Amino acid sequence: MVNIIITAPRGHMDGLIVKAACERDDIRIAGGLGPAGRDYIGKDIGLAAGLGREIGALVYDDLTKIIDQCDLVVDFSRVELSMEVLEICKKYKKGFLCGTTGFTPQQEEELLAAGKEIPMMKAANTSFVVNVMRKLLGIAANALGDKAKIEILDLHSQDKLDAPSGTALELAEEMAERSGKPMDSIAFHSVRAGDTPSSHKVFFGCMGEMMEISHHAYNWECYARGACDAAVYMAGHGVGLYTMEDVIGL
Ligand SMILES: NC(=O)C1=CN([C@@H]2O[C@H](COP(=O)(O)OP(=O)(O)OC[C@H]3O[C@@H](n4cnc5c(N)ncnc54)[C@H](OP(=O)(O)O)[C@@H]3O)[C@@H](O)[C@H]2O)C=CC1
Ligand SMILES: O=C(O)C1=N[C@H](C(=O)O)C[C@H](O)C1
Repeated sequence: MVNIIITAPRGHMDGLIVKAACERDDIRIAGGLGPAGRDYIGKDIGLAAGLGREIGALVYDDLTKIIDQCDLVVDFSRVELSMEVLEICKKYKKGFLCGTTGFTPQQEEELLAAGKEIPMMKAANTSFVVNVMRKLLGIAANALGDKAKIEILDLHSQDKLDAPSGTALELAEEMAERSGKPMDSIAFHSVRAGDTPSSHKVFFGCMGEMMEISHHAYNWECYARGACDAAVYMAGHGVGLYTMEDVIGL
């Protein structure tokens, strides 16, 4: 049994992670963390997450009050909160699964470096299918090399704070690495409109032909399922930096 704390349970993602975790028998939610002042602090996390029932775990505004009760913290929230959670996880030697996006390069480095101290995963996309797509893109970029100009289009809801998406950046990193071309050879385009859950389209523009590889999420449940799989995987491993590829076994 893996004991987790989930941050920001009122958010889209963490609310779904609460729901997905409750449907499994290998995860126990020890509690939640929310920003100070919210009306759901001190309430049951099932109610805060919109489950419509209590699950016997409360939401706190101070992670240090409950961190001892967990194996790891699952956080899909905001950059500011994620960086605070990182410090507490390092101090208390607890695992940290961070799905938040929009970090600066320096914050990214700090998150990845934590893998030397705690079980750590920073994954911009926890969907199984997107991680298969990433693998396919690496193969395509490696094979096409200089023959293709690569451009990425990401479409998200108008509420999304960051652009390009964290996923677009991770897909580009994989393709740059596998093709040997620099990151800045890849162009990014972002649309933020309506309530579209998330789409990523990667174009390989060649002379006289074009290849396109796309993923569309129709809701956010694919990310929540992947986050639960990742939490269980991490709890079974020690200090280290893990990726969704490790979880999926690609
Ligand atoms: N890795 C992955 O697979 C995925 C990652 N994401 C990423 O997860 C993150 C969250 O996305 P999503 O759930 O849609 O976002 P939401 O806006 O729905 O939720 C964000 C939550 O963060 C809380 N929060 C914590 N700290 C702060 C703060 N300092 N200021 C404001 N709000 C704060 C909010 O609390 P309150 O409700 O009380 O205001 C809110 O519940 C994003 O970075 C997104 O890109 C999203 C989908 C998949
Ligand atoms: O809806 C979002 O916000 C999402 N954020 C992640 C990202 O930035 O890539 C993952 C997915 O695209 C959904």
